[in-house]
Amino acid sequence: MSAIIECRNLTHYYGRRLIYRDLSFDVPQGRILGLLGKNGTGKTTTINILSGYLKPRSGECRIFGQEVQNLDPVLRRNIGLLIEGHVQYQFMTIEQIEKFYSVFYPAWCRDAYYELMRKLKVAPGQRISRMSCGQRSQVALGLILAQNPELLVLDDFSLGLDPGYRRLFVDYLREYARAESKTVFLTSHIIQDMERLVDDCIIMDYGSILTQRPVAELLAEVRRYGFTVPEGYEIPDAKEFYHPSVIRNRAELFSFLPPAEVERTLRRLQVPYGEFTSEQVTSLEDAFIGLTGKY
Ligand SMILES: Nc1ncnc2c1ncn2[C@@H]1O[C@H](COP(=O)(O)OP(=O)(O)OP(=O)(O)O)[C@@H](O)[C@H]1O
Repeated sequence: MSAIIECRNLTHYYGRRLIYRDLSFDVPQGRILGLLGKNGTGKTTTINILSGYLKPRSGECRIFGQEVQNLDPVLRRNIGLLIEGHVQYQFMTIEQIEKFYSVFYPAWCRDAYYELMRKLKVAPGQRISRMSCGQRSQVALGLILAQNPELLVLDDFSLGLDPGYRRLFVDYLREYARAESKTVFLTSHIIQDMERLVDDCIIMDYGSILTQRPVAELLAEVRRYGFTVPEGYEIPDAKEFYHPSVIRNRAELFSFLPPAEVERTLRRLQVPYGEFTSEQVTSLEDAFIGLTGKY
């Protein structure tokens, strides 16, 4: 599988503030990859680097095999980019904006746009400036689908959409991307949408990538462990344990290690534990919160 996006050792600072160091990842052709991370971990920064709007302090980002800062305009046209639900030219109507955009894209597919607009139940003569925030997001998404690009980069695509439209768009995008073998790189804070949509995920922590793997593999490997400890006991740090917490005498932590190895580590750390339980994590949201913490 060839990689459509290749990022190597991206390091970025705003002024003196380090956002992350040595971020490396690939997005293979035909896969849907979701970038997850808490507020301020650098997801939009990464999208801006991928879009060529922001030059990282160091490292390299290639799309379709070319350095993004010098991407050939013909290749750039093959990227559908949504930056936080933004639609320009809000004075236009639904119909006018479709005509306007169509001139720039040789593979323009107006049916894809109008199919989504029909589902949105808005009249073709409606001005974008008079639409709600969620409706504007749908117009922006419709314009991107009509571009028919090889690669879709969507930052916070669910911004302002109600649960029904989110579901509609997620299902539509998933079918479209699979049928047409599109590559998608996206972010969203709505993890249920991500779980329904993405094949692979990158979970970012402050400063680096915590894990990158297929969602199915992540769910099969992250486990939630529980055990009792004496009240007031603090679990010592171990790199294999994610976010241990103790409420009264009940401890909880998450780990990629299997149960026997977690117990071995607890013994090595001389944790006075009892009533050990282990369970598989069943949702991407639980895995995400388990690995990144609740606050
Ligand atoms: N232009 C900028 N100048 C200075 N600092 C910035 C700038 N843009 C973002 N930051 C800071 O960089 C960090 C990462 O921001 P970024 O927008 O990439 O995060 P994010 O993961 O997309 O967050 P969110 O989930 O809240 O959208 C934040 O702490 C933010 O305050």
